[in-house]
Amino acid sequence: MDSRTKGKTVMEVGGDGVAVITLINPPVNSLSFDVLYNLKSNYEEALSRNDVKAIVITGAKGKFSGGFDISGFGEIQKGTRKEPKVGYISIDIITDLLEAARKPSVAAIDGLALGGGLELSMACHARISTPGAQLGLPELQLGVIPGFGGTQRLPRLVGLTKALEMILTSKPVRAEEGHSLGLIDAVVPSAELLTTARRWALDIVERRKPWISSLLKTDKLPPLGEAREILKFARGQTRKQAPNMKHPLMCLDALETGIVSGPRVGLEKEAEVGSQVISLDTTKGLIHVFFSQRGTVKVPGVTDRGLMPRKIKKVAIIGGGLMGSGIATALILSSYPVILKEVNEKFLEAGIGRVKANLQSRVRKGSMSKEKFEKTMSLLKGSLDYESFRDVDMVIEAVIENISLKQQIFADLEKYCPQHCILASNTSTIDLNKIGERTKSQDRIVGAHFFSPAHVMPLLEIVRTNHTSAQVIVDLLDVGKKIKKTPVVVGNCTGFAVNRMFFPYTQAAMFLVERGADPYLIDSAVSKFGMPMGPFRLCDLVGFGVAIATATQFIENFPERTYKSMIIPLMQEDKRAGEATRKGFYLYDDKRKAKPDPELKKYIEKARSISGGNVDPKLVKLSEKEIIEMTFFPVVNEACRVFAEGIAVKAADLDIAAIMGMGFPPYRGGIMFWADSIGSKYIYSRLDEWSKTYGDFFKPCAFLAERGSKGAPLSAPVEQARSRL
Ligand SMILES: CCC[C@H](O)CC(=O)SCCNC(=O)CCNC(=O)[C@H](O)C(C)(C)COP(=O)([O-])OP(=O)([O-])OC[C@H]1O[C@@H](n2cnc3c(N)ncnc32)[C@H](O)[C@@H]1OP(=O)([O-])[O-]
Repeated sequence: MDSRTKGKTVMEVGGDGVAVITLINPPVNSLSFDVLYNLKSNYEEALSRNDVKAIVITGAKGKFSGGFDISGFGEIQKGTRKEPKVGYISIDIITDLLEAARKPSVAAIDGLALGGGLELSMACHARISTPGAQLGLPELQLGVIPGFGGTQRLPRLVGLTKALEMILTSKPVRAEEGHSLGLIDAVVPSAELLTTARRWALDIVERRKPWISSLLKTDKLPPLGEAREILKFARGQTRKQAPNMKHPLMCLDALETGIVSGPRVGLEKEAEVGSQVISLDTTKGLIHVFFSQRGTVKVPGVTDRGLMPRKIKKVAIIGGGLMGSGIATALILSSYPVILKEVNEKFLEAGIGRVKANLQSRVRKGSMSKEKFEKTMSLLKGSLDYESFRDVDMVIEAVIENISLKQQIFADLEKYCPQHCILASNTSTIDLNKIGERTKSQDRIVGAHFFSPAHVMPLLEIVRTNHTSAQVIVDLLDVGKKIKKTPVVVGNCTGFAVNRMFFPYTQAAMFLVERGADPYLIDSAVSKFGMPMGPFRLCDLVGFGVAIATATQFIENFPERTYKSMIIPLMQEDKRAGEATRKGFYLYDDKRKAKPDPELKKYIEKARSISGGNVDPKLVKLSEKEIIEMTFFPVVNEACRVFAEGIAVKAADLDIAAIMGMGFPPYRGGIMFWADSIGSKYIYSRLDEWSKTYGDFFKPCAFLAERGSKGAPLSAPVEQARSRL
């Protein structure tokens, strides 16, 4: 294979007259342009050869195909590759050459058939799969649409409602379900896959099996009126669930065109829309996220040293509160035996009860069987002392944020745990060097910062100090993968990456409110921007106790740029501490529904009189755009500091940290990607202007000032940014 080409296909013609074409492009046999053009040549040859009666398409090494090569979209977006003529692949190759051929094709699907992979198989005249195969059209998740005929063939094979569900949720189905839906013709063991597919293809030639072109099927489609109603409903739901994205609606347009005007016109519409979506900003953001998420496990100087993860056989957790019990849940769900330690029977019982409740909620929702529940719970043992810690491979401390308590715990751990044991802390803000100050085990001390609820939230912030060994990080990355988290490795500082980047977010919101902005308008603008909730609703959810503890850390460590507002402490004095007390920035009913509270004004006015700030008429009338800028540009500013200090190795890691830790909208590509889409010059100029009017809280950092003054991208590595200047 030429080093510049990406993948290929190979064709072997058997004595039975079946040409087997194998897709080869490791690791997932993605359909690069090279693979697709090779496939075309193989088809042309197979169709012209007299010794070929039928064709089987399969994928190398147990995987059919993970779909179109996603990096191809990036090349088109950057202009480094010219997009082929609209419809060339989906119509000229897949439909007119393959599906309309005089010789039948059968797809032999092992492992994955996703996106373009499934679409290619749907153009074949039958599909045989192994039991473990996953079949899906996850394109919308990437900001694109099924563009190799999926919008036309899937509804014709599985019915409109099921096709919409599969496309709109991006969720794959397993082989058995695919079989019962009519997507798969037969499910056979791996060892029989190719022989069955060959036989099936010959049976089609000999008319012992039907020769079906999916595109021409109509039996699964509902009558036109009903189809229109179903699509109308789907549009309504999509508008509600993804208000800031255009591509799902554009995908529905392609689907509807095919149903109303026939599949050929549908294919043309799909090709047109498919080409348009590539240049949407939201698509650029989602594709960036796809690769960035996979890039977080590549840590220079750590994962490139050939270290193998050690086996973690048993884990201990200290503290059975909300975090500790959530972490225990995540671990036992991935089959790790766990010891949960608490200080007394009552707390221990409560901690185990929380884990139980977490699992029971799965049983109630039907996603866990009773047997699995019992088996999973049996992995959890309670303890009141350290005796059972003698054979653990990892401890995760998850007690309250109190430095001296943590220091005592780590000193005890050093005494009781084996020499190789990883000593991790789930602290969200405290400097790990301080936590390990009273030990000689600095090389095995690491941060394992989970986000609440730990068994649900996808991010694991792995915090390394200057002393943490590369082996310990490799081990923790492996645990992260096993418990299905996206790990981001960051350096040690107050608040690490996520909390540090986002501490100005709430503070900016408090500042604006003290100067006259409406808190409910701020929350509404931020939600419309795409965050799961606004800063005030978030404070209520987290609880004011935690909010004050976190703010204290920042006030102590970054006094020059911390905006100190008294709104939360004043409410706390009145026993309003957020959602748990049913009163915070909002009032909460029995169903935890939030309602604005007119009394809030009182606290804001009092806080204003303490800070001595005045109502600013400009800030009273902020537009939604200005609200977003004034709350998020300070976040960008802090993200720049985190990047410049080397707390994050890559800007893309901060993007993933912001998305998975704070719910920053993925279709905006993450905090640094979003900032670069706006431009460093503009962000710098806004912050600079606000800092002159409103003070140092908004002052752009040196890194932002340097890049902003030249309009250089914030996400570029330092050398690259310099070289562009
Ligand atoms: C016009 C076009 C129309 C068409 O309808 C559009 C499409 O098909 S859109 C596509 C629709 N398809 C999808 O949306 C499927 C997207 N892919 C996935 O969901 C998962 O990767 C998969 C489930 C396949 C494997 O999960 P896993 O086992 O946990 O493994 P992993 O996730 O860690 O990935 C391993 C490596 O493979 C790489 N890579 C993977 N797929 C692609 C690709 N298509 N391309 C390129 N690369 C891809 C991935 O980057 C990683 O590389 P690296 O350098 O090692 O970091």
